[in-house]
Amino acid sequence: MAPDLHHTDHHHPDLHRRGLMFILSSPSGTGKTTIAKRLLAEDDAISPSISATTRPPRPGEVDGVDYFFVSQSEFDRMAENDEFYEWAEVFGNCYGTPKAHIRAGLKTGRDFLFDIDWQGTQQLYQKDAQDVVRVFLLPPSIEELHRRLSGRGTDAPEVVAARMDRARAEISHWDGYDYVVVNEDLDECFDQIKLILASERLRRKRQTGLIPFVRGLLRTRV
Ligand SMILES: Nc1ncnc2c1ncn2[C@@H]1O[C@H](COP(=O)(O)OP(=O)(O)OP(=O)(O)O)[C@@H](O)[C@H]1O
Ligand SMILES: Nc1nc2c(ncn2[C@@H]2O[C@H](COP(=O)(O)O)[C@@H](O)[C@H]2O)c(=O)[nH]1
Repeated sequence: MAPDLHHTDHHHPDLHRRGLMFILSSPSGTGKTTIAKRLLAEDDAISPSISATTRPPRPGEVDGVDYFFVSQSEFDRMAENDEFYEWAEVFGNCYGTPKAHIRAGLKTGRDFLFDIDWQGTQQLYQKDAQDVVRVFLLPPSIEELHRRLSGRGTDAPEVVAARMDRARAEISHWDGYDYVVVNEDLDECFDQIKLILASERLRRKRQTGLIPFVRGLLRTRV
C-alpha cells in the first residue's frame, strides 16, 4: 500500500511568521534522534519531517512515525515524480524528505524538525536558506560515539564500523552549520537546543515587526 505522506496534524502554528526548518545533524550515534523525540514531545509548535527510506525498520520503529518505510521501486517513483525536497544515499540505503506537507506547513507558520545528514542539509539550504536553521551535534569524543553506537544495540558490528568510518567525514563539515552543540550531558544539550530554537523563533518574529508593536503597546499602557 502507498504510504500516507499527506497526513494532517492539529498543533497550533505561529500565524505571524513563516515556519522554520530546524535541522539537527550529527555523526550517526551522537544522539539526535533522542533529542528530537524529546523536543517533539515537549513542543507542540514543531512537527517532525518524516523521511522516506528504503532501510528496513529497526525494532520499535513505526511506519509513518519514524520513517515512511518504502521499497526501492516506490522510492524511485517518488524521486522521478519530484516528490522530495532532497534525497541522498546513506549507508547503502536511500533517504528522502517528502516536500508537499512541509511546503504547505511553512506557509502557515508551522516549524519542522529535520533529522538529516550533511548532504541533505546542504540541499535544503540551497533551496530555501531563509527558512533553514542548521544545528550540528557533536559527541564528546570518538570513543564515546563508538560506545553509544554499540550500546544502542540496533546495528551489527560491521554496520557500527561503517557508521564510525563515516563519522569522521561528517564531523569535517561542522563549520557548514549555524550552531554546533556537544552532546555530553543529555539534559544540558537539550536545554541548549531549546534555547537556539526559541531565539530563532524570536528573531523571525522581530523581522515581521510583531515584537516592536507589542512593546509599543505596553509602553502606551504604562
Ligand atoms: N548525552 C548522552 N549520553 C549518553 N548516551 C546518550 C546521550 N545521548 C544519546 N545517547 C544514547 O546514544 C545512542 C544513540 O543515540 P541516537 O539513536 O539518538 O543517535 P542518532 O544520532 O540519532 O543516530 P542515527 O544517526 O544512527 O540515527 C542511544 O542509545 C541513546 O540513548
Ligand atoms: N539526506 C537525508 N538524510 C537523512 C534523511 N533521513 C535520515 N537521514 C540521515 O541518514 C542517516 C542514517 O539514519 P538512520 O535512521 O538509518 O540511522 C542519519 O545521518 C540521518 O540523519 C533524509 O531524508 N535525507
